[in-house]
Amino acid sequence: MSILIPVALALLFVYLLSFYDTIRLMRKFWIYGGKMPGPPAHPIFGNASLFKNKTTKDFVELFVQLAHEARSKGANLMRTQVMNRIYVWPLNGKTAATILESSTEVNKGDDYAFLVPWLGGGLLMEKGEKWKSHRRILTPAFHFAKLEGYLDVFNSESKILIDCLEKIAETQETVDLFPFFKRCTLDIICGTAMGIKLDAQNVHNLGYVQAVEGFNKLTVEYSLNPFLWNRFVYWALGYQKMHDDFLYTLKKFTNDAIVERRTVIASGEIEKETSKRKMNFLDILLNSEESNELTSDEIRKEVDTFMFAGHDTTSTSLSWLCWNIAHNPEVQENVYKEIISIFGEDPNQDVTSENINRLEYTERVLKESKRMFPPVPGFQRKLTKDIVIDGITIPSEGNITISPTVLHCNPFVYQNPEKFDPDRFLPEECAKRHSYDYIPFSAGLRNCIGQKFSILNEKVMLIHILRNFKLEPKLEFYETKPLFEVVAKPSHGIPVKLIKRY
Ligand code: HEM
Repeated sequence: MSILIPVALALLFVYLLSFYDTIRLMRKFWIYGGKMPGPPAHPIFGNASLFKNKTTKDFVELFVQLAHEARSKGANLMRTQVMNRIYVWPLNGKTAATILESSTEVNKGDDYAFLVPWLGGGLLMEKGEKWKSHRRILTPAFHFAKLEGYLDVFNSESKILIDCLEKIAETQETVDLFPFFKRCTLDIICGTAMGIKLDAQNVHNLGYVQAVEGFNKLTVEYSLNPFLWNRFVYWALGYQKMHDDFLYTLKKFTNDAIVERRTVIASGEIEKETSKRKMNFLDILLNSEESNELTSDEIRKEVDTFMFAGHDTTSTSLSWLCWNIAHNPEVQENVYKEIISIFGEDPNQDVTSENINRLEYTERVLKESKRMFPPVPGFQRKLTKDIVIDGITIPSEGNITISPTVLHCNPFVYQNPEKFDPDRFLPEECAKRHSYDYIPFSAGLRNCIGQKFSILNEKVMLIHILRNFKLEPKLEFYETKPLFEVVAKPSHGIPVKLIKRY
């Protein structure tokens, strides 16, 4: 009994000590935050009450409303606070550019900490000189000539998608396109990143797929629940165990793929092409390792980064695109006409890269869809030193939240921002805006390395879909909403009726 008291006191002391930094930052951000435009904050909980009884489904509306209020008072930025974190939101492209063009403020924000055990050391998370050198090594893997080598995978997986959708079209039932797109892009990223046939489109209960899904869910739960930010609480509630189990599955999958690929290469079965033209990312990276540029562990982290950054984003983008054109039948018909005028009507014909750039109207439709529903609704930088914008000091250790969702609905830039209008992307219209008023792929030094890959992937899937089906929406436009999570998935999916064209 007597030993229990000192042990309990020691545990209490360790627990209280774990809050020291929290209190220091709360104090600091309370002082700075009070001088910034933004909703009134509580000294301890900050703006936590704004989020009470809300889910990520309500956040887009909330942040857009807060931004409108701040802009109407002439502000170019606003702040929100929760406990020991402050988030400063640029409200227009010009203010966003001050951060995105900085060559020193390139560190990722607090909310990324959760991803460190999985992706830490990969391109998305890395900083400083190491990030620069990895970006240099990886950039060639995304050159347009290399992307052509991935078209085979884009086409073959899109055809599997069509087979899956056809079975449902025959029943005339409503189908939620989102999970179908998600499994297809997962198979595509596995094929192109690692040269592996995952086959998630046909086998739905794969351990790896469940771990990807489980880890993504944990990421969101963690960022929304400040109590979980305390490591002790996180462990005590059993989250750490789930976290570790998912991580084990994720890392093992990639490590096994690397070992397998090495064995195949060593056996000489795959001829090493010096041009690297038809290689997958992993082959390109293994090649770099030979020149001692990347270690095995670094390769694992980069491949995992592509897996994480590359599939949910593209499937979400395509989902919203289909939702937009399903609700705008005349746009859908124009896109279809442009597609068949360039690629022909045969639904079994592979898409080639030759004429893909001639899809001018479709290109504008893709852009407008990413304006209205940016697949990545927000991303962050954490400041290393104080910066001053518009005479307002934003303190070091604070987060800058750059939100395409908030920037893309700025009524001072886009008239009637809730209207779907592809002509906003006619060259003369684009010339009227600051280039950072439209940043679905971020901008500046740390922009998305995969954007050309993703756009090509999305176009190939769209061409296959529209050559086979007409899409008819089965919910009102605003009945499915973008979630303000890592990726802006649709709250109620993308329910449509597929009408076969043949
Ligand atoms: C519609 C699809 C996509 C969207 C909207 C998108 C958006 C973004 C955004 C906003 C960032 C900046 C994140 C930040 O600053 O924290 C980013 C970074 C990144 N993206 Fe994408 N992305 C897409 C597809 C892809 C694909 C297909 C890949 C890989 C195959 C990819 C790989 C990456 C990587 C590695 C980074 C980190 C780049 C760096 O920091 O140097 N993304 N993406």
